[in-house]
Amino acid sequence: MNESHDDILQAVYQVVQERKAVPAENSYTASLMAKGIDTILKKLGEEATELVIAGKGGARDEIVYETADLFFHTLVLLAHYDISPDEIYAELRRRFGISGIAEKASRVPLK
Ligand SMILES: N=c1c2ncn([C@@H]3O[C@H](COP(=O)(O)OP(=O)(O)OP(=O)(O)O)[C@@H](O)[C@H]3O)c2ncn1[C@@H]1O[C@H](COP(=O)(O)O)[C@@H](O)[C@H]1O
Repeated sequence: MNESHDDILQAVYQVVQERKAVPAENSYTASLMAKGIDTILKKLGEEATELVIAGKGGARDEIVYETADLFFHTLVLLAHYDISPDEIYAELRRRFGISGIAEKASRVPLK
């Protein structure tokens, strides 16, 4: 993966973590995080649905825009649980080159 892609996700994640630690006035992130996990999950579900609708519509600019919204709200979920994007990259790297069928067969059920 191009490292610059990692960097912007990591940079936004750092800002989200800062907003969580020190809520700023007029911060969308701070206000969303202060509402708690149920509101974060509701918003994440809405953003996923908006991407599905954009995907159905097929307009490239809308798909890009909605994917960015979904990525951002996913970072908010990760920050809520203090999960760094590095852990997601590591999981993707672990899977890299393994066929999806073989990877699924090797999965150990999560708790
Ligand atoms: N990347 C984002 C980002 N992407 C999307 N959003 C916000 O996510 C919201 C998306 O919700 P919707 O489109 O559904 O809009 P809405 O209906 O008004 O939202 P709701 O009222 O339903 O919550 C909008 O308010 C967007 O501005 C983001 N808000 C913040 N960031 C990043 O977080 C940083 C800190 O932001 P603040 O904490 O707001 O300063 C920013 O500099 C950015 O880097």
